[in-house]
Amino acid sequence: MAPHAEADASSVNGARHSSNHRSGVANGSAARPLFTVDSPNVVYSESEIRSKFTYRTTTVTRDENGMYIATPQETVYDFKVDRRVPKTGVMLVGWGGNNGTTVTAGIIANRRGLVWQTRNGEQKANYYGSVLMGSTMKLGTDANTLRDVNIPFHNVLPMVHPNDLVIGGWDISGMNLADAMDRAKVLEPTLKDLVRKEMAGMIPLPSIYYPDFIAANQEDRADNLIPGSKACLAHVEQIRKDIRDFKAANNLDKVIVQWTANTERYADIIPGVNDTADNLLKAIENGHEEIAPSTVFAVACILEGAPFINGSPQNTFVPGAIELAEKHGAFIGGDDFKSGQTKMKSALVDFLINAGIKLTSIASYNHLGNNDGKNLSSQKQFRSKEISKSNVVDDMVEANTVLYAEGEHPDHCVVIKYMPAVGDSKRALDEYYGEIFLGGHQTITISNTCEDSLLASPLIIDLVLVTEMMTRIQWRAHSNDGESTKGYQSFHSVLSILSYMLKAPLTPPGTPVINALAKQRAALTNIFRACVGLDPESDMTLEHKLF
Ligand SMILES: NC(=O)c1ccc[n+]([C@@H]2O[C@H](COP(=O)([O-])OP(=O)(O)OC[C@H]3O[C@@H](n4cnc5c(N)ncnc54)[C@H](O)[C@@H]3O)[C@@H](O)[C@H]2O)c1
Ligand SMILES: O=P([O-])([O-])O[C@@H]1[C@@H](O)[C@H](O)[C@@H](O)[C@H](O)[C@@H]1O
Repeated sequence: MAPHAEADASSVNGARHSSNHRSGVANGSAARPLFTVDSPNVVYSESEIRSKFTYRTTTVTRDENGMYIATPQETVYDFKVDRRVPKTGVMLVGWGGNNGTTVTAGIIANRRGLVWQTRNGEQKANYYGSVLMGSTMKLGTDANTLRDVNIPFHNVLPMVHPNDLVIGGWDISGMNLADAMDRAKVLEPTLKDLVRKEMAGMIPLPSIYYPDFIAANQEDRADNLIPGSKACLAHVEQIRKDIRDFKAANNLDKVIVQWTANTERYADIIPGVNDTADNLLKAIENGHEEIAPSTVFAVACILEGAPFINGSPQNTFVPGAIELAEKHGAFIGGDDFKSGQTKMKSALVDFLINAGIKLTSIASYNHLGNNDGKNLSSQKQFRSKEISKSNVVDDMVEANTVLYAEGEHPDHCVVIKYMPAVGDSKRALDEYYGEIFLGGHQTITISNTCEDSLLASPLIIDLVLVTEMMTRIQWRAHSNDGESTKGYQSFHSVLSILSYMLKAPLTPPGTPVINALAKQRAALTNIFRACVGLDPESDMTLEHKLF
């Protein structure tokens, strides 16, 4: 048996951690950077990185003959990044679920550098599937060899290390995390045995439960409840208190909250109830039955100043919630982790359509046997998921007016079936059918099988790390005379930068939704590059073409 580090942690609701594999940069210190930018536009201090970045775009107008006029534009921004990495906690709503237990076990395993036996031999803990911890970005070109120099994505800015995250949360099921991990049936027994002791001490906080919003088949789990079966201010205040208590008990600088609880049915948008911030708060005070638990959590987090991310497909962020977040300058993001079938779709459809192939039919079928699948076997909850899984191709289709007339789009169906026998090992079967040259057709069939929770857990980590990083980035614009227009401010409350990890990206009101996976990754990459004064990665590689 390979040696493994014994946990020296004492477990509380949000475990304190052993130091074996912590990055050692939490508690406000700055990590020793992997690189520095040598530029007059970038200034480093002990606590900040300040950069001046010229943002170049092209505005388009049409002349009297209908011809496009393309005019290059330049806007100069100042970015300010706080280099001090805070001690950060993450509170998961639905902590006792498949995703919650899996991501918790995964962080413990990485922090302690665990190695366990599988039928294929030794397995070491890793963060595969995380774009921040498992992928790289091009920093630049080697001055001598002209070859790409790539760095771990996580190193582009002083981010929190997932090993340092303190984890807690709520669940309507009171099962401790070790037993809930067994219930989830995701992880190898040898790994579970190594983390069992630490997870057995983790007990989800009681949560709010409004039966009408999730499938009736979830009722047998609901034994860990805050009293009350519809929205009320007491629920908001209890959740706010829970966040404050968790932060104080673990001596945290910051808490990020994520919804990884069951998919809820859509809430009706009702004028006078949830259409404005004031109406939403009044509706909660009046106990309106159309206010979902996830919206109550969102409101509590906004009022408490804790960023809130929705990993499920329901319309948590009703217009009143978005307005409330904007009023309070609070960060929100969502919706619905983009883990497998849809992630593949947002890359493949982008590739096919941009290759000039006219997709005419996309059939997406999947079945799974975990509790998520059980909840989605109820029509109203499935409808929430069907919406988030169906809209992912819209922007790519609309962008190609050569292949598609206005309003024309491929046939697209989404089917999800609950098959208990397969558990968390989701089966996704897709058929992409399209027209090619001279009336030909192409049929692409994909079979994709994997543990759903092992795909979603790294996304939960990426969402926490990017969201936390965004709380330490501020910007201001320069006017044409070069003077800064006003003081530094944060990005818009709706964090559309998170879209790479999400099926139905929430964007600031009135702004377009980008689903193409490559564009989403480029946005994340290039915004972070701009924060250290580096231009967007263009892949032009003129240095390899002009000589
Ligand atoms: N690959 C993936 O696993 C994936 C991908 C995209 C989206 N999602 C979404 O993530 C969510 C979680 O997925 P999962 O597989 O962990 O599901 P799960 O059913 O195993 O876990 C959900 C947990 O939420 C709890 N819960 C339900 N209502 C609650 C409430 N009001 N407050 C607190 N806890 C509550 C349940 O008791 C359960 O423990 C689902 O909505 C799912 O659709 C999952
Ligand atoms: O992200 P993705 O693989 O396209 O979508 C998945 C669905 O296929 C699955 O049925 C559902 O249970 C998961 O929550 C997830 O949403």
